Amino acid sequence: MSENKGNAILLFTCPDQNGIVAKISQFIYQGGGNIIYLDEHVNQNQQFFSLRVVWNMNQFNISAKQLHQAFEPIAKQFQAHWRIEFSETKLRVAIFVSKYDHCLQEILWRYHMNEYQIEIPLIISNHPDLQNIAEANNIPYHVFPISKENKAEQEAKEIALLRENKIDLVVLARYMQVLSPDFIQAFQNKIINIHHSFLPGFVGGNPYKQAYERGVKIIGATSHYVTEELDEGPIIEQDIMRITHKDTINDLVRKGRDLERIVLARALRYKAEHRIIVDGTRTIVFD
Ligand SMILES: Nc1nc2c(c(=O)[nH]1)N[C@@H](CN(C=O)c1ccc(C(=O)N[C@@H](CCC(=O)O)C(=O)O)cc1)CN2
Repeated sequence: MSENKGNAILLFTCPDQNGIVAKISQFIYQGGGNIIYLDEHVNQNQQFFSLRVVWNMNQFNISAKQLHQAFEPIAKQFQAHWRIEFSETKLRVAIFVSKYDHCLQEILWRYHMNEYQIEIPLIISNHPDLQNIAEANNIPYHVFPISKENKAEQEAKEIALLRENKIDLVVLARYMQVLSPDFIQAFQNKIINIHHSFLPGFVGGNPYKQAYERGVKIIGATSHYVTEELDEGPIIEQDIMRITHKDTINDLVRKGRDLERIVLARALRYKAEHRIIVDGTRTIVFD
């Protein structure tokens, strides 16, 4: 009996055709696996099929190490893009912050509540302000002040530190610096951000002032993958709340904090549970 424990999660995309689910289910069934979750989506425009299937590995007769090789022929048959993750493997997450602590505190609280199958080896910031929170949570805190003159040099040090710590995911928890293309390329689809507006409205560093001056009646928050284009990455999660003419900018900032915390917390859960497929400029979130 193999040492397999926990679940395997397959994320699979390919040109749509008959027999995909049957073939994959047969592979899992013949391996002795018990499917506990399966969801699929067909992108009607591009005729692209996407699938998330989860099966329990306890009785599965192919080891985690051999699984990729064993599944490869099926993936090749369907010209698929795919990856297999394991629920027992914790996602290694680095949190980037500036001076606002609300999103950081939310993640740390849920982390200590074991809401996520993650590890947080380090926190990185461009300011020393939140060092006390990191120390209170026994997490190393690294400060890299950023200016136009030193951004490339500082980011190179940050990338080296992230690689040294085998980081799988970078979470920008109100990190108020624009990351360079080199940084984005070093962590393709491995950086998520919380933007404090209902995108595509009010991109940039000061959306609440923009929202107030525009006189909107609804504000929101958006978590998205980070791309070179500011606030343009594929959206993972959004939420909104109604406001009125009585709300000052400070009221919008206060009310918006709650939205930012909950939206980023949900997006991180979707990442940690391997529920997201990036489909061009969009995402498929299997919830
Ligand atoms: N390459 C990207 N980097 C970042 C993104 C992104 O989408 N792509 N999102 C931001 C977060 N953010 C909005 O959500 C944001 C942060 C900062 C700014 C900004 O204009 N910053 C100024 C400096 C401000 C300061 O020093 O306080 C700047 O970088 O020149 C806009 C949007 C995180 N990074």
